[in-house]
Amino acid sequence: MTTVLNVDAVNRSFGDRHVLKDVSFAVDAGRLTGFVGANGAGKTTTMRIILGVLGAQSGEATWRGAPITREVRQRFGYMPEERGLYPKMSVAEQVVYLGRLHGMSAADAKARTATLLDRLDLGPRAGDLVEKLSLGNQQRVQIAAALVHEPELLVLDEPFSGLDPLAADTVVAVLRERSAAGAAVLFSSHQLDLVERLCDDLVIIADGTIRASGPRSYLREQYALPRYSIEVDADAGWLRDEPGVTLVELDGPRAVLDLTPETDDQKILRAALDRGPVRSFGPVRPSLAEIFREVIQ
Ligand SMILES: Nc1ncnc2c1ncn2[C@@H]1O[C@H](COP(=O)(O)OP(=O)(O)OP(=O)(O)O)[C@@H](O)[C@H]1O
Repeated sequence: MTTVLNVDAVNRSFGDRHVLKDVSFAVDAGRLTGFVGANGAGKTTTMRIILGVLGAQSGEATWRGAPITREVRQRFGYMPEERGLYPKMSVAEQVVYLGRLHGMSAADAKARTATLLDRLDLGPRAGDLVEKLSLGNQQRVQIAAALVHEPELLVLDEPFSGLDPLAADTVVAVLRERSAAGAAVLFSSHQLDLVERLCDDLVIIADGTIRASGPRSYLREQYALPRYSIEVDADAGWLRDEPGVTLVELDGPRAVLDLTPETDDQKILRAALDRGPVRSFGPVRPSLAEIFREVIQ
């Protein structure tokens, strides 16, 4: 894994509100990084600092170990929280124009715009004025605008808000293609189920402080509860009396249980088998929503 973007001990205040407190995390090339946190946690402020729209009071964001200059930023794609399209331009003109602003030739910008609009199911709307589009379609145009110049870093502020599930799936596929091509993708989202499905890495922020970051699989292991689910044929109520077991849920033959660290899961499985067939037994992997609740406490 190659880290390309580093956010390093960034602090930012607005008046006497200290909204980013020593924020540090890394974003790797070829991976999708989900940036999650409650409203007002500091996601947009962090993204603005990465893009140079806002300054940090101390600390900095760096790209491949060097300061982020205007030239470097030309190779970034940004979808800001406040969507900024020109309502009186056609969809294709708008995307081509933004490609040109990022230094593309007219021919390249046109070709890439046509491909992207098709990919985002906007091909038939290419000639329509942006203002005539539904909000969901405008959102897709905004995503095309951030992607047109094939950026090395994509920073997307809530790219899925306002998209229906099918449109969200299309955008997910497009982002995966970009990351498979080697781009680093950082996106914020409130939709934890979507982040869970999509991202390789996670950064969790609360009250301006990074609470956890790293590969999703690593965080899952780190925050894994000693929790198991079991399904047997008869009533599983006997588990209540097993030493080292706390029953979390019991529904006839199905149960969810926590084990103390010293309790051997295989001992519980054997005890169950002594009583009859066991249909399933295994650890319960925490969902992102559960990890999120645990780390922001
Ligand atoms: N220009 C500003 N002036 C004053 N306060 C600001 C400014 N920009 C952001 N803030 C404050 O900084 C804090 C962090 O805001 P930010 O928009 O970064 O959070 P966020 O995690 O993106 O939230 P959301 O999910 O609601 O978009 C909030 O308390 C916000 O009110």
